[in-house]
Amino acid sequence: MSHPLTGCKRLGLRIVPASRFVSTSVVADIKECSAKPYSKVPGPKPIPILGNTWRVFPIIGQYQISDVGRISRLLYDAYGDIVKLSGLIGRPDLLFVFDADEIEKVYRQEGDTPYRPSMPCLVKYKSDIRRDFFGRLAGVVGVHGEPWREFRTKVQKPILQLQTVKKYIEPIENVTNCFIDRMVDMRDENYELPADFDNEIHKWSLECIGQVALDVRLGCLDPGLSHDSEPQKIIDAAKFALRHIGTLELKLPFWRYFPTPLWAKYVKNMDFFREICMKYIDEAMKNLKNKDSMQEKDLSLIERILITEKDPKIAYILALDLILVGIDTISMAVCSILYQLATRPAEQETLHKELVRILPSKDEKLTAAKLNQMHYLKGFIKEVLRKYSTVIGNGRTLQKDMVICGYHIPKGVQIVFPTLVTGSMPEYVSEPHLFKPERWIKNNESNSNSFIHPFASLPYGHGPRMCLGRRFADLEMQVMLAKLIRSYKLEYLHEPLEYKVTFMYAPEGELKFKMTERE
Ligand code: HEM
Repeated sequence: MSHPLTGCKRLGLRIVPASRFVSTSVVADIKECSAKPYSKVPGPKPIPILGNTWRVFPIIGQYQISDVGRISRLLYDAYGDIVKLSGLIGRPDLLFVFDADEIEKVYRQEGDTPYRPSMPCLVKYKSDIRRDFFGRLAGVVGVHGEPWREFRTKVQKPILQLQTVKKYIEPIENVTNCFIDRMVDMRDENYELPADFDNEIHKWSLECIGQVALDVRLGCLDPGLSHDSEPQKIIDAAKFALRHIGTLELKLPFWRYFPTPLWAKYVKNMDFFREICMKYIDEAMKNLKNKDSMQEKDLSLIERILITEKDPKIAYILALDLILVGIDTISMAVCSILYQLATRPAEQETLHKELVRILPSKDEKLTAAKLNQMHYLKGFIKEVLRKYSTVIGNGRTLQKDMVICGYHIPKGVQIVFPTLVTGSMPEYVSEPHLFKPERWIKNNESNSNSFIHPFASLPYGHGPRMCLGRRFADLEMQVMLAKLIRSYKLEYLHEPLEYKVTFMYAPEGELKFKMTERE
């Protein structure tokens, strides 16, 4: 059948120009018809048998997994707004899109069940290896379609509700105060923090998530925690789960065909996680049964879920997902934010002044109203996430054919939104090379000519599948900065660190910050 107005070739007739009377669906059809074929999308050419996977192989390949951030920049410089990486072993093509308008278009057409193509190894673990445990409603991470929507609908309200999040200001402030006391004790004779300070930040973030996802204080901040203690094992397991994804998915994807030693370790690691979550959620259930008052406003996040969902499995699986993706993301974001603060004394002073104004005494307790006034602090966090995007990009698997950047892109292709690159493109962000927390502050006088495309820097993604932990992530980062910078000055007196991708994008090396008490 041909299209009656366009006469489009693909639909069977010759193409005629669109007029202003033509409906938008017809205009879309015309674009579709005049679109260039998928085969013409530019990109590095695959070679026979090894495709493009060889490019991330050791020695012969030109790219390191840790260089993924740099690779996306190189792809943009070499090929432009849209780049295809095809011929990857065991996975669909990757299509990098660097045009923020087109990114917006993809997000806006994603429908009710967006498909984020991350972590096929987790998909295999949940849907195949431990299918008996997970069943149909296997959580949100690595789950798609209706089962994802059903699970997300069950848990989304309590997690994103401001009222629930506000209840956690005090517990997270308490954890953070303990952590800052530990930082003071950890300093050496030069007032510097230890070389493995990033592991200490992981302990703080696990302690925070323990409060949110498991309803317990895990004891991660106890001094003298041994390497084989439960909290340290959880941290190691969380790092392992995320940091081997790049290798499992891009470099050594052979587990798809037979169980490799790395894959066996991955499964063991995930089993450990599951057991930990079940242990603590069972305890939370027992506590809930013993509670006299059941007023909704007094319930914790987990209690809210346990009360509405009689099956504790929903709570086990939610806790697993939150811990799995929540520990390393927030820890690496905090490492990056503290490094930026320590190396930007002028901005740190501005932040300190704001904090002194809002918290006149050092031990003043935080409240939602006080956090709301911390505009510079929030701008600083957003600016770090723009310029040094901790999660370097996001993605969607197309669920229907689309025209992107003038090319016809078939259903099933994996689109990559390289936030790390788009967040610093002069087309979308004014003076992108400058570090300006003020650019995020509404009505700030220095912003008169400033602009930022709303889809250029999206640290938490967008739409119905957006980060489920974002309100807690924001709260944890805000509390950490407010408490630390109100009372201490942070410096970094060593050679500058380079940013690398482990799974997150963060400064690599020893974070030996110098920490001195302020007057
Ligand atoms: C600065 C810290 C963080 C950043 C930058 C971040 C970023 C992201 C991004 C980009 C996504 C994908 C969203 C999309 O597809 O549109 C995501 C998903 C997710 N995040 Fe976060 N995240 C952070 C912290 C956290 C924390 C602390 C938690 C848990 C407490 C968490 C839980 C999740 C979950 C469960 C998903 C999957 C949502 C779904 O697929 O339905 N995140 N995050």
